[in-house]
Amino acid sequence: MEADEWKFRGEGNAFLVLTNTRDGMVYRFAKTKHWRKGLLSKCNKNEKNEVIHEEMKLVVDYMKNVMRPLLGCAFVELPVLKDIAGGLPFSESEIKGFRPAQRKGQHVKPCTIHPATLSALVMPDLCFVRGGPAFTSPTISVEIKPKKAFMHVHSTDTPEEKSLVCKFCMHQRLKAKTKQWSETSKYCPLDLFSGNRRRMKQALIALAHTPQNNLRICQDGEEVHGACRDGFQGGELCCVLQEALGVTSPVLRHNGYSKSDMLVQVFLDLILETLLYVPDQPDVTRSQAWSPRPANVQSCQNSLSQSESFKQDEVYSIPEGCVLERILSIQSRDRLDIDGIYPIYTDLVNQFKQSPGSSITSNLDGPYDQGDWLAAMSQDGCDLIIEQENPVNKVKQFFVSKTVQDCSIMVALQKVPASCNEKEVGPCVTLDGGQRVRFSVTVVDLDPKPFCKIETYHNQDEEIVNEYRETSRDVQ
Ligand SMILES: O=P(O)(O)O[C@@H]1[C@@H](OP(=O)(O)O)[C@H](OP(=O)(O)O)[C@H](O)[C@H](OP(=O)(O)O)[C@H]1OP(=O)(O)O
Ligand SMILES: Nc1ncnc2c1ncn2[C@@H]1O[C@H](COP(=O)(O)OP(=O)(O)OP(=O)(O)O)[C@@H](O)[C@H]1O
Repeated sequence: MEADEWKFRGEGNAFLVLTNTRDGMVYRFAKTKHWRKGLLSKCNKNEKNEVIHEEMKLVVDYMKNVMRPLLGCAFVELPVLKDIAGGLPFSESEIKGFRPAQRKGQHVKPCTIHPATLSALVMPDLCFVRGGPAFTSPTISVEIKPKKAFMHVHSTDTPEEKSLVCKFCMHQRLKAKTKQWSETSKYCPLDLFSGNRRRMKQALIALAHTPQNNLRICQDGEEVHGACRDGFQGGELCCVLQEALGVTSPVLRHNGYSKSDMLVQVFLDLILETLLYVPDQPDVTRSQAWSPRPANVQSCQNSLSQSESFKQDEVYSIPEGCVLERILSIQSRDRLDIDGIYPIYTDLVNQFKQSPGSSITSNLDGPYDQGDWLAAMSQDGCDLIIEQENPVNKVKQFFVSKTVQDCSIMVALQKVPASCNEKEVGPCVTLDGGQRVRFSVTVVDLDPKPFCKIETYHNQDEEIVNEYRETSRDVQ
């Protein structure tokens, strides 16, 4: 493959993502220092490529055998593991200008990507609508990293604050202290998952105002709003939206609102429709496993929606089968939180020390193709059974939940020519002026988490709660 065929698409903590303009596919390359909790930086040069290949195989297996059955095949694109011959087609200095600002501050060695990193997870470029015919009009993509969308019920083992303020909002205080972001997020995940359209819209507006790494909007794959760009109401984004959505002026002249305000409203409603969309194709792989969701719609004390006149006792729910409902019900499979999981983890570590064979048979770091991970998810959720359940299964439920607490939703939107036949284009939303917009919704970043990370979670949780308490004391 030629160097000029590659474009920077994105970067996370563990992966650098490039798109290949020739095959239209996206390639996820592991960042040697950050993937799998530094495991790769511990192996020697010769081993590294082999280890990356084996670890990527595990990611594919986990997505195929655990994540896709749980989330449903309509929302999951399986990657293909490929080896790229001839090494990487770029140097770190060539991509420097594209890297997100928050990553540039990370101390990465000059060789973020080791030259021997030839394996890549290859999947369609989800900044574009999946499937269907190709159209020439621009595509807008919206990437949302929704984070943990529920609070655990208070128990004697957990700090009380954790049942009043959600993890994301609490974590903001620690992020402010460590100067991770210049501005505190106004977003609260519990609003986005509330099922109340007004709260959901408020969550989207909050994301738009303080996107951090939770919102990224691109036009044809180029970022137009996100951590690196400002100005949600600004001219640039409005021009992009108007062109991409083909919204006509009459639709935008309502109730004295400005054109750009109306355009933003149309856009937010459109995103909501896609997040609430329930695929009608029969979902053959979706697990019939136990699928709990918090019984009541929860609110976080920190959310802006607390100051609004929402009726707290009103019950809203997100439609069963939409992407938000799938994510929330899988996240809710962890009933114990890190407070309940940590003692189980330390017991298991001791047990594994005494009998190393049991560590291997537990499959906690894979393999993921034996059916045991999915079986662990189908345990009944009642408290008595949770008590009696096998500790390894409890940890598996915790990890599955953790993966989905860290995933992102990629929505791609593209207007459809009037002449186009409905069946051909796939899911569509029709705007007030009659313009049809087709879309696809996909969940990405569904990687397994390593067993040893429980130690990090435990320490991080303590830090989050301590910082929250300290800053709350300052306010009183
Ligand atoms: O622990 P959290 O909630 O801060 O989540 C981490 C993310 O932080 P953020 O979303 O910014 O708060 C973090 O994202 P950033 O690097 O901050 O963009 C990673 O996604 C990390 O996962 P991994 O170590 O790459 O597997 C995430 O770690 P996991 O907790 O998902 O293992
Ligand atoms: N299939 C895809 N199509 C388009 N863009 C993608 C795709 N996969 C990833 N990206 C982009 O690349 C970015 C980084 O990818 P990814 O989430 O895989 O990295 P990561 O290191 O796992 O992230 P994290 O820090 O959240 O763990 C994403 O935020 C997204 O913008």
